[in-house]
Amino acid sequence: MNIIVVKNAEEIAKVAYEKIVKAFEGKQEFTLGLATGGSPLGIYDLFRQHKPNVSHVMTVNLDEYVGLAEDDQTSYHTYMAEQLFNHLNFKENHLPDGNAKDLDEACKEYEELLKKHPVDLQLLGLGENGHIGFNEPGTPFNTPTHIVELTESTRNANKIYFENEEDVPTHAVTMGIGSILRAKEVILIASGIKKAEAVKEMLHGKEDIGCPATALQKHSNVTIVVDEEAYSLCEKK
Ligand SMILES: N[C@@H]1[C@@H](O)[C@H](O)[C@@H](COP(=O)(O)O)O[C@@H]1O
Repeated sequence: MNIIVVKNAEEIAKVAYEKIVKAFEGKQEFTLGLATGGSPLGIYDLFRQHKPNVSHVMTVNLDEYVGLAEDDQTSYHTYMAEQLFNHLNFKENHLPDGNAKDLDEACKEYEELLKKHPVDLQLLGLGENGHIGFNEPGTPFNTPTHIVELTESTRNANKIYFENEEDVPTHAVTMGIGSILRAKEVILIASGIKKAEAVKEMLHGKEDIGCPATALQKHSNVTIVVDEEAYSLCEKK
């Protein structure tokens, strides 16, 4: 794994943004895997500022909550529209359908889409418990897109985005770890002391389903961009 340690979240965004744009610039077509949460906000801000040409770029998002209407203020559909899709002319934008009548069928369809359009570069955040997408600890590394029950830790970390704690959905649809590992290139970003344990485990822990991010250890093209706080437990390894 290629590890880049920078000063703070702003620097992470700059480094990651430049790597992403460089990857799709000049290509005929490109499939870009996107993430939500707090971590990518700086990257999406740079997209809005610089407005790179993305007319050949199709995007696929990692995950979506189950049971929220697409236009719900707290859905990832709304997050992505507000942060990115309303501001740039991508070729196509796709997110998992967390509101489908038949969720299993929707997962299968999303996995088919990913197979038809292999992800060239996947952007990932990192959960405090080491989750990637919404793949919680214990998820086998070969899983396709599937429905997950969110852990207390994840619901707790995400409650800041909801008015009431009870409003945080209990389930989500997520690309599986197997889906994520098929991406040709992965960039994972993590900032702040809250991520330090997970970063240490991801980089130095044994490859184990107890920490989903350790699945990345066997991927051949991964760049981890972290700030000093998130990396702080690694130096004392
Ligand atoms: N489902 C999302 C992930 O896609 C995200 O990468 C991660 C980290 O979130 P944040 O960047 O807000 O710390 O947890 C959330 O639960």
